[in-house]
This record gives sequence, structure tokens and C-alpha cells, in this order.
Amino acid sequence: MTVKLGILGLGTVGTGTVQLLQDKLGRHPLLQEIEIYRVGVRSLTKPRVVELSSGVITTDLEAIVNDPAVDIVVELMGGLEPARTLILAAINNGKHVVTANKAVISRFGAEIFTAANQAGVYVMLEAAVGGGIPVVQPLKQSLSVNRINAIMGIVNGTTNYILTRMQAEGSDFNDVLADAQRLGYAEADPTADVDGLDAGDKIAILASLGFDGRINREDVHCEGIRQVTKTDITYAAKLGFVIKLLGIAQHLDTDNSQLSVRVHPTLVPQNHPLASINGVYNAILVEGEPIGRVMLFGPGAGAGATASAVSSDILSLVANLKTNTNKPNPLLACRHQYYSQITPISELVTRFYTRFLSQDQAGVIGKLGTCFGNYGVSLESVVQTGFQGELAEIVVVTHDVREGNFRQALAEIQAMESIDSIPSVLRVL
Ligand SMILES: NC(=O)C1=CN([C@@H]2O[C@H](COP(=O)(O)OP(=O)(O)OC[C@H]3O[C@@H](n4cnc5c(N)ncnc54)[C@H](OP(=O)(O)O)[C@@H]3O)[C@@H](O)[C@H]2O)C=CC1
Ligand SMILES: N[C@@H](CC=O)C(=O)O
Ligand code: NA
Repeated sequence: MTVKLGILGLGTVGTGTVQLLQDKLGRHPLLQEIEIYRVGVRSLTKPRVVELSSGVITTDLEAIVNDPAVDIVVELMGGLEPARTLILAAINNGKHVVTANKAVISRFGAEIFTAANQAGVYVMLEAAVGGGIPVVQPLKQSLSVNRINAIMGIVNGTTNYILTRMQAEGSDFNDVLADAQRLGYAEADPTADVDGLDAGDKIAILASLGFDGRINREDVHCEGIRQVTKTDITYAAKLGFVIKLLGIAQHLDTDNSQLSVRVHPTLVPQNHPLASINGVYNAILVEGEPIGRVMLFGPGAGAGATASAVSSDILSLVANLKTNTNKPNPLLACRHQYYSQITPISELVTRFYTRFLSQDQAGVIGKLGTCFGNYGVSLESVVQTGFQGELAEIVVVTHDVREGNFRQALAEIQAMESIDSIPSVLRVL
């Protein structure tokens, strides 16, 4: 008997997955056991690049998740609703689920995994983080005996593609975004990519896998790349950095009582392993004990890469169904019971890069230094870089400082008469 799939969604990832599953030659023999039984879409008239037998494509997605013949529901539609409701219905009907939907998992993971554990089914999500890169299963299995200290990475292909082209070509943000959408990397609404929310969903999921507790998505501090300008990219390069949007989950102290989970554009030293990850590629650096550092690298978005992750999850479930075991596999199931306590961003200790525009007067740099000093902020470098019209441009890099102290100093500096504006504040790795 074949294992029957009900696939919800036939867009970029759905189409890539169907193409992979239909082209079995030279791939794992278990793929022969899979039947694409139903595919749910919004529009029956939209042209499709894959051929499916008549009756397979339907707009009745509820019928798919309620159909007793369907063994595995593969949710590739995106968005919060109706995806969440359909996933829960599939679970309650005893079906295993594969999803690429980080937005749903990061917000409703507790509800979904509790339902899955009660129903004795699995929810697999390799495609939800890092696209084609195997990172979810490695964290759940191959790396799970390590004590994890930090997980940090480039987890959004669209913004990495945009930042890379802005850096290499001096291109305009909006033109590059349009290319990322055309290539199928961006979300249907690219706001989630550009504002760091997609990366926030992904680092929340990685943190829950690595640090063994549920993450309240609202506790994840998220900043996107809208404020990153060509000017900052150029200054960063002169100072020996590249600017990357990083998702970071790390213990802030040695007794592991403080966990920081956040997303923000970051000045990364040019010799750091994440600095050379360009274009749509993603990379996730895991630091654990005793393993040390492991970096997982690969294509973070796009039809084929993401289909690889989706199909590998389907294959794991098919293997499980074929071996007919009724006992839950603890390496596939979710075992979280509690929420992790997340440290507020004001408690983070980090370096900062800041660009000031000031009146061209004597003594401005001295005043900046004094004010920073009053809040315990010590400066690693201060450079008066040039002029923007009548205004002098000053770039400062601090030593490590508690973010709350730094922000207080900035508020005081902002109010100084000689300071026109503070166009950029970026954290430094
Ligand atoms: N694109 C990528 O590179 C990656 C995407 N993902 C995730 O994969 C998922 C799918 O993304 P992607 O393929 O890019 O999205 P698309 O927008 O390309 O495709 C969405 C598909 O779902 C269908 N659909 C959406 N809403 C409904 C609805 N209410 N009722 C019926 N059908 C619906 C659409 O139908 P129709 O075709 O009729 O419009 C379409 O086929 C998302 O969760 C995304 O975050 C994860 C990793 C990478
Ligand atoms: N829009 C996402 C797609 C994959 O998750 C990205 O750009 O990384
Ligand atoms: Na992945």
C-alpha cells in the first residue's frame, strides 16, 4: 500500500516538492511508496507547471485534512490561518504533518505539538528553518547530546540576497527586493523578510530546539534591514566588517540563567565564518559542549532547496509508517513542557556602531566622549569620516556595554544642540 499525501499549497515550495516526488530516478527507493493523492489550492484556473491526474487538485482543503485515506498532510500554503486550523484538524484526525510554515510553528507550536503528542502523530518542520539546509533534524538528533551555548546565523535568504547585492553593486534596496521576489525567495508579503520577522520566527524555533524550552515569540526582539544604508555598508567595510541580518540565541552568562533570543542587522568581523555567507545562502553556527563549533551552510530559500527539506521529512514519516511501530519515537516527537525565560534586550551586553551627524563645531567629539563616559560606555574607535552637506559625520564603535546604559547615553546625546541626528545604530558581533 502506498503512503498517501494531501499537499496544501502548490506555489513555489509545493510545486518544487511535487516535481521532486514525481522525478524518483536516482533518489531514495522509499519514494516509490509515496502517492500524491490530493493537492489543495486557492485557484483552479491558475496555470500550473506540474501535471497531476484529474481530481487530484482541489480547492476543498478541509476535505483533504478530513479524508481518512490521507496519511500525511504536507502544509505548504503559508500564513497563519487557515494553515493553523488545517494542521490541527489533520492532527486530530490522526495524520502526520510536514510543514514549511515557521510563522505558524513559532506562534502556535505549543498548541500544535501538544495536540500531536496527544494524537500520537509527528509534526516535521525541516523546511521551516534554513530552507534546504538540514538544521532542525541535526539539532533534534545528531547534536542533541551537546549542551548548546549559542546558535547564531543568517536565516533569511531574501535579506541576505539584498544586503549582498547592496554591498557588491551599491544597488538600491527596492530593485534588489523585486529580484528576490521574482526568484521565489521572498514571502508573499515581503515585509516579514525585510523587517526581520521571518528570521525572528526561525531563531525562535532554533532556540526552542537548542535550549530545550518553548519560546514565546513575542519575547524575541526583531529589527530588520530597512535602516541599513549604503553609507553604513561602506563605513563598516572600512572598519573591517560586513553587515548581516543575524538571528542569535545565546546564553549570556556562565551559569546559563540568561537566554537572549534576537534578530538584528549586525556588523560581523570580515574574518568571522558568517561574514562570507552571501546571496540567498543561509548558515547556522552552533556552539556546543563538547562538540565546539559546527556550521551548517546551504541554500536558505527557493523551490528545489526547500522541496529537498520537505521531502526528507516526508521520507522519515514514510519510513516510520512502513516499520509499523506504535511506540512514539522520542527523536521525532516534541518533548518541551515549559517556556524559557528570555532576557530583555536592555540587559544585552554588546558592542555598538553608531553614526552621528553634527554641526561642524570644535569640541563635539569631546562632548560625545564625556556623555558616553558618564554612562560607563567606553569607546573603541571614533572617526570623523567626512561631511554630508554642512554636517560633519562621526562614526563611533564602542567596547562591550549594557544596552540599557548605551541607550540612555544616546538619548542624552540626541538632545545636544550640536547633534543634528543619529541616522544609524547597529550592534557589532
Ligand atoms: N519560498 C521559499 O523559498 C520558502 C518558503 N517557505 C515556506 O513555505 C510555505 C509556502 O511558501 P511559498 O511556496 O513560497 O508560497 P506561495 O505563495 O508561492 O504558495 C502558496 C500556495 O498555497 C496556496 N494557498 C495559500 N492560501 C490558501 C488558501 N487560503 N486556500 C487554498 N490555498 C491556499 C496557494 O494557492 P494558489 O496557487 O491557488 O494561489 C499557493 O499554491 C510558507 O510557509 C513559506 O514561509 C519555507 C522555506 C522557503
Ligand atoms: N522568505 C524566506 C524563505 C525561506 O524561509 C527567506 O527569504 O529566507
Ligand atoms: Na532546513
